[in-house]
Amino acid sequence: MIFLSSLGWTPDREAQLPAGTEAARVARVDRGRLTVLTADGERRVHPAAALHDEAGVESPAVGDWVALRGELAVAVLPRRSAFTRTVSGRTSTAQVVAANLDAVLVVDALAGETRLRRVERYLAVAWSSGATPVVVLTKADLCDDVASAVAEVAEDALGVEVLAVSSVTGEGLDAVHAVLGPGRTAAMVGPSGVGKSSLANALAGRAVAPTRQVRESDGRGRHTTTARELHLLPGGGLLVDTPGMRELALYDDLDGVDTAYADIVGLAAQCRFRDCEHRTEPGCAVAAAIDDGTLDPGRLLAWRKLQREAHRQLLRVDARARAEERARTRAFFRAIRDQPNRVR
Ligand SMILES: Nc1nc2c(ncn2[C@@H]2O[C@H](COP(=O)(O)OP(=O)(O)OP(=O)(O)O)[C@@H](O)[C@H]2O)c(=O)[nH]1
Ligand SMILES: [Zn+2]
Repeated sequence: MIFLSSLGWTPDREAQLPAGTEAARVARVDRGRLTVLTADGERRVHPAAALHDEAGVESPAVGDWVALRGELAVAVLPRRSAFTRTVSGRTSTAQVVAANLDAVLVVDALAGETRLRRVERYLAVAWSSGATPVVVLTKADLCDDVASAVAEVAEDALGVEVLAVSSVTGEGLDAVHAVLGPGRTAAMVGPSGVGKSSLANALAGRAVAPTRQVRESDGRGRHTTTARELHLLPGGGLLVDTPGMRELALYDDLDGVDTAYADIVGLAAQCRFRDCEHRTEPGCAVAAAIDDGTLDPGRLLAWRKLQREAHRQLLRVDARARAEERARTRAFFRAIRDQPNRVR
C-alpha cells in the first residue's frame, strides 16, 4: 500500500478528480499504454479515446496525474509544471516530456572541460518549465578543489542552489535527497556522460537506470528497457528519468533565456537607448559593466548566442505553423469545392 501523498498527491487536487474515479500517477507511456502508480501499486491502463491528442500536448506524460475509471484513464489533471520540447516533423507543436516537476536537477560533472556555459543553457531550459532548478555537480571524487568549483558555478547561476556529489563515494547525496523530500518530484537534465544514470542509481539505492558501462557491455540501448521512468526514492522523493528528458533539445524558449540571464536583462534595461545592441552605443550599461569587471564578457557572448538560437527556433516554428495553416485552408476549400451537391 502506497500513500498517494508519497507519490506527490496534494489535498487540493481532490476537487479536480471527477466523481467515481481514482487518482494515479503516470510512470511510463508507451504506444498508447500507460504504466501508472496508484495507492495499490503499479498498473497498466489505457488512455480513453478522448485523451488521444494528435499534438501530444493534452495526452498523458510521465509525471501526470490521471483519473482512472477501471482500466481506463479518463482525464489528465491540470499540470503544475511541464517540460516540453518542440517536435521536429510534420507538426510544429510542443510535446510534454515530463509533468508536475517540483525541481529540475541540472547535472554536470566536476571533471572535464569548463562547464559554466553548459550549465547556463540547461538552467534556462529548467526555468522555462516552471520547476525550480538545482545544479548538481557530479564526480566530486575526481575534483581537487570542489569548493571553488562550486563557488564559481554558484556565482554564475544567480541564486540557484549548487550541490556537489559523488555517486562513487556517496558524498553529497544527502543534500540531493533533501532537495527531493517526501512527495517532491525532480527530473534530471544535462549532457551525456556527466553521470545522470549513476546519480539516479545512487539516489534510488538500486539499479534503476543502466549506466553507460552497463549499456555498452550488453549492447542494448536504454530504449529497449521497459522499466518505469518515475522512481520512488527511499528518502520519499520521486525521480523522473525518461529518454525524452535526456534528449531535450536546448532552446526554444526566450523567457527561459531571460530568466537565466536576468543580470544582463537588468543591465540592458538601464541602457540609454531602448534598442541598444550593447556594442558601441553611448550610455550602454552592459558595456559599462564589462568595463568595470562586474560582467564577464563570455557571459554576454553566451547570452547573445542563446538569443539568436531561441529566435531562430521561434521563427522556424512560426514558419511551420503558417505553412500548416495554409495547407488546412486549402484542404477546407477543396472539400467544399468537391462537394457534389453544393449550393451555387
Ligand atoms: N569517478 C566518478 N565517476 C562517475 C561518477 N558518476 C558517474 N561516473 C562515471 O561516468 C560515466 C558516465 O556515467 P553515466 O551515469 O552513464 O552518465 P549519464 O549522464 O547517465 O550518461 P547518458 O546516459 O549518456 O546521458 C560512467 O563511466 C560512470 O561510471 C562519479 O560520481 N564519480
Ligand atoms: Zn547597451
